[in-house]
Formats: sequence, C-alpha cells, structure tokens
Amino acid sequence: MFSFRASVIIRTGLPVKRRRGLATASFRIPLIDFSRFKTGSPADKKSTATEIVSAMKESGFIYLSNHGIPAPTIEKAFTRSAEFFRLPSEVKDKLAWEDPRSNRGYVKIGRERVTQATDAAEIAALREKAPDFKETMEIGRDWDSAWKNQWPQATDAPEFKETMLNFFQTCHELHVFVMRAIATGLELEEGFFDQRIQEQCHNLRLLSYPPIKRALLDGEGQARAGAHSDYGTLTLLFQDSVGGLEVRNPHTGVFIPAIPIPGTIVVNVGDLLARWSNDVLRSTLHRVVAPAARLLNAHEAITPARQSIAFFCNPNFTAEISCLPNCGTEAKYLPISTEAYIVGRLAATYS
Ligand SMILES: O=C(O)CCC(=O)C(=O)O
Ligand SMILES: [Fe+2]
Repeated sequence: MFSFRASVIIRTGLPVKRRRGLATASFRIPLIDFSRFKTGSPADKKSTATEIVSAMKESGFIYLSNHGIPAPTIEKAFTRSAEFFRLPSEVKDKLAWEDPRSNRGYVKIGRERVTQATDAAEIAALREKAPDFKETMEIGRDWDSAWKNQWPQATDAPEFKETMLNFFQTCHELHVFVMRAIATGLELEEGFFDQRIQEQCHNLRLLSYPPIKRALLDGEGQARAGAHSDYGTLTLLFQDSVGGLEVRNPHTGVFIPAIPIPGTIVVNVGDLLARWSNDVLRSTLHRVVAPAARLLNAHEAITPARQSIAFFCNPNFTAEISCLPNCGTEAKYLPISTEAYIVGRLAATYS
C-alpha cells in the first residue's frame, strides 16, 4: 500500500516580497524521527521538540517517522475501512451522521463541504455547486454518555468495531506524546497538556475517495476535498500511496503536494491549537485534489480511488482554550470551550 518514493523536504523556492527586502519563501514539511523524542537522550528530546515546534510555527505540517504505531496496525485499519465502504449504500445510509454535537456516523458523498467560508448560505451554495467527492465514517469515543457510535453489524463488517476502537486508542496515545513534544518545544512543562486532553474527545475519520471521471473534478472550486483547515489541536493523517493531499504555502498562496512517504504520518496543527497558542503555531490550509487521471477512452479519464484516515485530536470538551503561557503578551482571542468551538465549526459544514 505504501509504495511511493520518499522525499523529505518540499521547497517552492519562490521569491516573496517581505517588508524588509526580498526573502526566499522556502516551505518545508520536515520529516521528523519521533523516536528521538520518545526514547532519545535529554538533548535529543529537547532538540526534536524544538524542531517540531519550529515546523509548526512555519508550515504547520510535519511528517513523523518512527512514531511507534506498527505498520500492520495501520494496514488493518485501512483494510477494515475499505471493507466498510464497500457495503451497499442502504446499509451505510442506516448509520447516517445526524448531529454535529455527536459527530458520529456515515457521511455520504456531497454531504460535507469543507471550506473556510463562515456564512451558512455561502457554504450551502458551495456544497450545491462543488461538493466534496468523498465519503467518510466518523467515530468518537465509545463510552460517551450522550452520543453513541454508529457501528455496522458485525455480520456486515467483521472486526470493524474492535479494529477502530483499538486504532482510536493507539492514535490517542501518540497524540499525547506529540503534545508533550509541543509543550517541551514551547518551554512549558512536558505534561502541561496531559490533563487537558485525557478525555479523548477526538474524532476518527475514515475517508474514501471513489474513482471518478476527471471531467467531474474540473469544475471551478471542485476538489476531492476543498481547501480548509482542521478544527482541533492536531490531526494525525494516514494516507495510502495514491496522493492528492496539498498544503498551501502561507507566504505565496501556492498549494504544494504533501506526497505520501511510506511509514510516516502527516501531522498538522488545527485551528484550536493555533488559537490556544495565540497564533504562534500555524493552522495551514490544505485540500485534496485528484492525482493524474488514467484514460478510460479517447474522451474520458478516470482518477484512481484513494483512501486515508484522519485522527482529529481535541482537548477535553470542557477545557477552556485561552492564550498559553510563552505565547505573547497580549491574547488575540477570547477564551472559548473546546465544545463551543468545534460544534460551531461542524454545524456550518454539513447539510
Ligand atoms: O484525505 C486527506 O488526505 C486529507 C483529509 C482532510 O484534510 C480532512 O478530512 O480534514
Ligand atoms: Fe483536513
């Protein structure tokens, strides 16, 4: 599955005019060996944390290698996810996503339109004109007292539930480590975030981008997933070898491919962590476009199917998100609870 050639750093090298002269806008998504933080010497640990935080200040995106999640665990999650999406529509539709407060269930193609627009009418018009060409399955913590996951029957999707619950837990644990690295890199106490993220208010999203005719993706504003930022602290993104994820260089506005690198996880900062850090850390726009299409015949081309899994990490829903220490002297934003922020964003993007 993960068979693409690896490349470590992406640079656009485009010149950009800054207030004080001309600078080269290099845009990097660095590849960071996370074992140096988890098991390295104190000096290795500190330098890795600093490297992560500087990348999160600059591009908001990193590739993490040696992250500790075994390849077979990821492969199993991809296999079970693919099996789920192959179920008949009638079966999946019975598990439909219903409420942004729950944010659980199956989202069929066209129901979500990720965007930076905030006006509900504008988003509805975009969804009508250029919906996202993807279907997703959203999974939350399974022990929530108010909201229940929408599990398929075990007879329809054997081992789906167990696999996804294990994967959820595994991703949560990695998230805790990455947040420790961020705390260290921000010169906070290493465990600063631990108590603020332990309730696992996260969202595991399985994504399936079906093969589609190239012509359908050629419309204005049309992408497999429109340009957007994520909402929470961090996103852990697992992608197959097809490609299509692009990240916007904030200095030039140019989107550049975040090509799949075998064995790595793409980690990006979400809006809530950017807000928490008073915009010291950057939540960067990204999108999914269709990779090169295969010709069906002389007139039509088809893009290959793509699969990815995003683990959207959130602080505890009741956590108050207000300017972190060491992130400027003046808070740019009013304090807000995680829940108020996330539910507000989700309510605007779904039909
Ligand atoms: O599928 C991908 O590679 C990215 C998906 C994504 O950015 C999202 O769901 O927020
Ligand atoms: Fe995203």
